[in-house]
Formats: sequence, structure tokens, C-alpha cells
Amino acid sequence: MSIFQQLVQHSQPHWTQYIQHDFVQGIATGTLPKAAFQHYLKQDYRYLFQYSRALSLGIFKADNFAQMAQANEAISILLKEINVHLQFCQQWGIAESEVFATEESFACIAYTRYVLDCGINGGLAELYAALLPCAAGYAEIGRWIKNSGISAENNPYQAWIDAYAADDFQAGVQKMIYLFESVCCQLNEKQLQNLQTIFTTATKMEIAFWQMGLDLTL
Ligand SMILES: Cc1ncc(C[n+]2csc(CCO)c2C)c(N)n1
Repeated sequence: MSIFQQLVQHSQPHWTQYIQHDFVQGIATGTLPKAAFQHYLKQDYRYLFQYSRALSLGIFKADNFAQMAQANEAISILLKEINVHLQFCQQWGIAESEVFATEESFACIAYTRYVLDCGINGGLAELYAALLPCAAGYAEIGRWIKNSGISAENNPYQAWIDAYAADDFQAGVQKMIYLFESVCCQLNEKQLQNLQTIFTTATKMEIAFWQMGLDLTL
């Protein structure tokens, strides 16, 4: 079993709670209240800004140009994701200025600053262990919604589902997982345990992020 698979397995039951959260079920069936999705969308815009800063640490901390290029590719994927957000906002009449002016929720602050802290204080393995629940989790969510076939016709969230189920997105995440595996090969048992703590914590923060969306909290 790969290190990534082990991290997922040992982060249970949180991983499954993250992937199958009520918010995700609501997206899949199209029944999620629009207010919850819009609240999430604005917070996620703030989230993605901080996440790009964390990904940039992947460039800063790279040991070679190949790792640098991979981090750069991950940033390009993220820039596409921001466009999906802005298109949704446009569609639902949320002005870009409103998105920019959104106050950051505690769930967003806690999660993003935790990831940044892992990256600033740790090495590449710690950084990617903190970044991966986000990328790999959404890839898994995109896959299961697509494969389950439960998405209703005229699902208002179809563009969101399609973005994460898309082949190029799935391939990008797979590359991030390979990069992570390659920076983990020299680690000792204590360092691996630390990666598990980071991975599980970030997974729990994903659950808190969905819940913030459902509860409309700041
Ligand atoms: C709270 C939250 N968690 C995960 C993602 C998904 N995501 C964020 S950046 C990125 C691309 C990785 O290069 C992906 C898949 C999100 N949007 N919001």
C-alpha cells in the first residue's frame, strides 16, 4: 500500500465523513440550499487564495526543477478552479467585489493557516501532507458523484461536479500524489507519524469547512 493510501486509511472515520458529508450529498443530488453553496463559494474563494500561497511554498522549497515545475502545474490547476467559482458567482448575481470583500470565516482561517504553518515549518513532505486532503479529497468526491449517477438532470451544481470529475483535474491530482510519494521515501517512523497527524488534521478541517457552508457561519 502506498504512503498516501495508508494516510487515507488511518485518517478514518474522518476521511469518509469528509467525502460523504451532507454538503457533498446535497451537491450530488442538487438539493443543497443555494444560500449554503453561495456562502461556501465565497469562503472558498478566500481559501483558494491562501492555498495558492501554500502551493507556492512547494516552489520555494523544491529541491530541483522537476519538483518546481510540478508545484507550478498545481497552481495552474488552481487558477482554473477560481474561474469556475467566478462563473458561478456571475450566474447567481454575486458581484466579484462582494466575493473579494467577503470576511474570512474561522473555519477558513484555521484550515489555511494550519496548512501554511505545516509548509513553512516543515519540508516538502509535511507541506504536501497538509495540501493533499484538499486535492485528493475533491478528486474522490468528483469521481464518486460521477460514477454513482445520482446527480439529477438540471442539477444546479453540475459545473462544480464536472470540474472535479474532469480527466485533466484527476490527472493533476495523481501527479501531486506521486510527487508526495517521492518526497516521502527517505522518512523515518517518527516523521511518518507526524505526516499522519497533519493529514488527519487537514481532513478534519475539510469537514469543518463543509459544516461552515451548511451552517452559514463565519
Ligand atoms: C475547502 C476546499 N478544499 C479543497 C478544495 C479543492 N481544491 C482546492 S485547490 C485544488 C487544486 C490543487 O492544486 C483543489 C482541488 C477546495 N476548493 N476547497
